[in-house]
Amino acid sequence: QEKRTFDVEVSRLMHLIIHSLYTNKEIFLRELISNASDALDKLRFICITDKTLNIDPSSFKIRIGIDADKGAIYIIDNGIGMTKEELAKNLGTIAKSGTAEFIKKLEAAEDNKNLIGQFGVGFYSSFLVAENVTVISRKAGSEESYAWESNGDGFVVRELKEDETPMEEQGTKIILGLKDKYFLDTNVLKDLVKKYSEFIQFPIEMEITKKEEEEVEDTEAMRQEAEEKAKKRIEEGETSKTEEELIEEELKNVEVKHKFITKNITSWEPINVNKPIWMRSDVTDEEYNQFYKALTKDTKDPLAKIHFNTEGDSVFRALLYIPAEGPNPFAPKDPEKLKQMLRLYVRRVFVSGDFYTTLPDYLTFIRGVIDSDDIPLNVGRELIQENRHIDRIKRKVVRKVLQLIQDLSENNSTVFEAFMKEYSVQMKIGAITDVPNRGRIAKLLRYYSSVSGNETMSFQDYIGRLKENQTEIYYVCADSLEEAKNSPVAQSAISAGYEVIYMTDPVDEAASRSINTFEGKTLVDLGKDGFGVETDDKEYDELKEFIKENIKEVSKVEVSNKLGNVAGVVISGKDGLTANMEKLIKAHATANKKDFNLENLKRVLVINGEHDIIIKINVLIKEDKKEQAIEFVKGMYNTALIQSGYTVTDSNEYAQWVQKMIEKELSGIEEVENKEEKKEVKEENTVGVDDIVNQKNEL
Ligand SMILES: Nc1ncnc2c1ncn2[C@@H]1O[C@H](COP(=O)(O)OP(=O)(O)OP(=O)(O)O)[C@@H](O)[C@H]1O
Repeated sequence: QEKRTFDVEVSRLMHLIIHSLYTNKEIFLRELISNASDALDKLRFICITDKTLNIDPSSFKIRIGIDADKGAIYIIDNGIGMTKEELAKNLGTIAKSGTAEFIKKLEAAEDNKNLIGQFGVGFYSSFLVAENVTVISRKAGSEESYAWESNGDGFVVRELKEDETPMEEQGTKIILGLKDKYFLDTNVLKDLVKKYSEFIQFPIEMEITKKEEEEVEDTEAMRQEAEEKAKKRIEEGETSKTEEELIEEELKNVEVKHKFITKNITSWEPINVNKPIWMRSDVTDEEYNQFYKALTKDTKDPLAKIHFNTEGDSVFRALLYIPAEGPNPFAPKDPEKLKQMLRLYVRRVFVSGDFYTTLPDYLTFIRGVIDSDDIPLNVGRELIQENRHIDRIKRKVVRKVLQLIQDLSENNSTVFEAFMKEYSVQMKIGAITDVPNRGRIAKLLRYYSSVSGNETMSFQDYIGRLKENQTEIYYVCADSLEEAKNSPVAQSAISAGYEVIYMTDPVDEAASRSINTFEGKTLVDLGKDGFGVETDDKEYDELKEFIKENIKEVSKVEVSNKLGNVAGVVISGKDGLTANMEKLIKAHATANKKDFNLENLKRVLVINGEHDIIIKINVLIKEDKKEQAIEFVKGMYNTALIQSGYTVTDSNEYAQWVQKMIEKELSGIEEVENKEEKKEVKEENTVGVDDIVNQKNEL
């Protein structure tokens, strides 16, 4: 019975809970009911696989009661229960991943209100309202009940005290000695159950005490009358009998009297409708949203939902939701949370939270329930991955979700835009990884383009605007819209009258490359393949060779007449890295840079056959002024690199060269000070007209 200390994390959490200004204390009931429901789920599952237990799941329930005299409320379930060891382990430590970070966040937050509610501090939330908590539990299959007790500062696990009743059957009773008497009220508790736990699959019953009037014999009044009559007979001189004998005699003769008394009658009243919401067809929007919030602990309504049942080779029902907020890419994924929020049932029995592991990664934001009629009940974690029914369910679920998004794109642009804002990265990852659904996903993607203005557009919109005989879809990838718009390759395609899609998300390049064709049209990355037909002008053959010899990164030189006012652009060519990809790799600290062969880059330089710079460098080559030509070729190449979004390999050398050019340009201009001096000297030496006249006169 010695007092034990909580695990460090629990102590810190407990401190926060006890001292928290969290106003929404009522969530404790949601947490305790949800634990009770989990305990029932666990036992129901065991009952199916272990017949020796001999427990009838139809008796499963959760009961909530009030002990007004002790200022306590209690929650009882007849679920799996806990052994003595489990009481200490489960209610003294926190096994959940991410707890340490969460506690840190809570400690740092000035206002930890929302955080407590969102994370759901589980059992420990009891201490939001209770000053002491007693848990009495009996594990299924065992005869013993044990108690766990705490006032928030450490705990004991012990045998039951004399005034504590052992559990009649398996299960757990949580007794909360309240600090806040507000919750000692049946109506308050009832409302809370309705608010938070209406969708719990087990009956929740509330102890209701009613006062009833009952008519009973008024024995006191009858005795009093008999006594009075007996006294009278004694006074009148009757001495043969004792007073008690006289009273007994009179009692037989007095008229039967009645009185009314009030009796406390307690009964258990069901307070939830426990037909699962996904089995119903009359669900209101409000109920859908409440169920979502109960399932996910999200405070916002979901963005969209889909409720369907399937027939045929796989019979199941599903109610699925898309949360209003997309996953935070920096937050660690908590498998325990994912398990709670996408639940697999078999004929109404909760079997597993592992269904999410079968979904493609990009769709693990889906929340809800799936209830199958076909899966064997004893499906375990490993089987989930292999079971053919589950595989069918998974494929249908993915299709249905994509269909839902497609429908939104056609019928509800506001929700669709909100969806894309939160989930476009997921969809693009889907385009890369989900090969069978790639075509469907490609239809959902949205981008800005050279003609789309402030609105985004789809590949379908692009196809609808193709130029005559156009067989390709052009796009450029860049860091920002501005950079994409200004890219010379984009400019050259635009000035030739083509629409160019601007892709600015880091995953865009890989996604578009995976999509590759859309409705028969090839997607062309202008940064890779360039734009414009290579001319077969022989005029520049010597220059082309010269460039390749002198710039080792350039594996090919092409001549184009469609580059507008730039002398050259750099593209990646078939096997090289585009500017965007190169930047990403360089920025990605963990990428193994050697894999990408950054030392040995291959690039294609496209020179503008009609640009003055190229024409003049060509003259130098033809006149065999190669020393001079090298300098200009390098300068032109490095400028083209920058204009095409690459970084210059030897930026120092390039900067010096630019400086030299600037100096050369400026060399005709003299310093202001020098000019003044020179002017003065000049003035001294100038001979004026008057001087000449004077000189003449002198002569
Ligand atoms: N009514 C109960 N019956 C049986 N076991 C319980 C009961 N309540 C709690 N437990 C056990 O105690 C553990 C800790 O409970 P706690 O509420 O802190 O966390 P959780 O239920 O795992 O997560 P959360 O409630 O935050 O979703 C549970 O995992 C469970 O093993």
